[in-house]
Amino acid sequence: MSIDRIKPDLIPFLETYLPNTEEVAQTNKPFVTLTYAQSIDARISLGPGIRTTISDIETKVMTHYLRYHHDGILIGSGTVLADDPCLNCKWHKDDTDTNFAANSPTPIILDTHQKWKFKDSKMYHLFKKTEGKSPIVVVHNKPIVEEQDVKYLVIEDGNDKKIDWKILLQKLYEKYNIKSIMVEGGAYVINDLLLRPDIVDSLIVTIGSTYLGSGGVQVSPRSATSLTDVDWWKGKKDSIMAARLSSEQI
Ligand SMILES: NC(=O)C1=CN([C@@H]2O[C@H](COP(=O)(O)OP(=O)(O)OC[C@H]3O[C@@H](n4cnc5c(N)ncnc54)[C@H](O)[C@@H]3O)[C@@H](O)[C@H]2O)C=CC1
Ligand SMILES: Nc1nc(O)c(N)c(N[C@@H]2O[C@H](COP(=O)(O)O)[C@@H](O)[C@H]2O)n1
Repeated sequence: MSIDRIKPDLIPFLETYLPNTEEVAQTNKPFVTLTYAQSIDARISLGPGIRTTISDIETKVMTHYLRYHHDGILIGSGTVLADDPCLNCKWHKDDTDTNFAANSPTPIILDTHQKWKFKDSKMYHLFKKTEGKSPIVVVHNKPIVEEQDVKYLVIEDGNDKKIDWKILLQKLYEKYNIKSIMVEGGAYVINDLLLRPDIVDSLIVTIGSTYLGSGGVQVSPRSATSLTDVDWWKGKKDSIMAARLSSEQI
């Protein structure tokens, strides 16, 4: 169940980008880390609906280390349907730290049109084995039939049918005490949040040493945006960029 040790130099590298509890206490808003793995040609999968491994083991361990440090892990419906992800945390501090469910973030699924089923998903089986938590599913309307163990967070749609990030974060904080969230994708969610320095506190991107080609799902926001506090870590195959979104226009 557990995963490799993290490369020791990644720990100080990530330190200032991890959730900042003082900031959370001051702002009363969850700390948001936007994180994903992309190819050199800025693709996050080989094509829509295709689960694609980009991260090498060194950087995959880093993702689990990040999961350990967040209360919630959020993905869009495109990702949950394509990947059937586990979203649990397999990293642990030492041999005594083996409560994998407690160490795992709560999965938060943006599934406003209720297309995904928890039952029989990988997340479900991990929850049953006490190796992961059960999800919060964000919907526009209360489902007629509710799945067992799923918490539904009903948020009415805004003018453009999208959920307002600020309202969503506030509700997750107030209702479920979620003080830090890592957003893992997919492209729709990432492209939207890359333009939201008011929402995103840290950006952590793994760049894998691969090209996925022009048919791949691309990460590229609607308009130009710049970064600040940029730092790089270089591994055996992948690199990691840690940064913050700048509120200044290019
Ligand atoms: N390499 C990586 O790190 C990652 C890769 N992926 C890949 O990305 C692909 C999926 O990406 P997408 O199709 O873009 O899906 P997505 O996961 O971004 O989901 C998009 C859907 O989520 C919902 N949604 C998102 N934001 C919303 C909002 N503000 N209000 C209401 N609903 C909202 C909508 O239903 C929307 O159609 C898959 O191929 C997956 O394998 C996904 C995550 C990480
Ligand atoms: N860090 C990272 N590297 C990759 O190569 C990836 N494809 C992803 N994808 C994200 O991780 C989720 C899968 O998680 P599990 O391993 O099943 O727990 C997937 O849904 C994407 O959000 N991430």
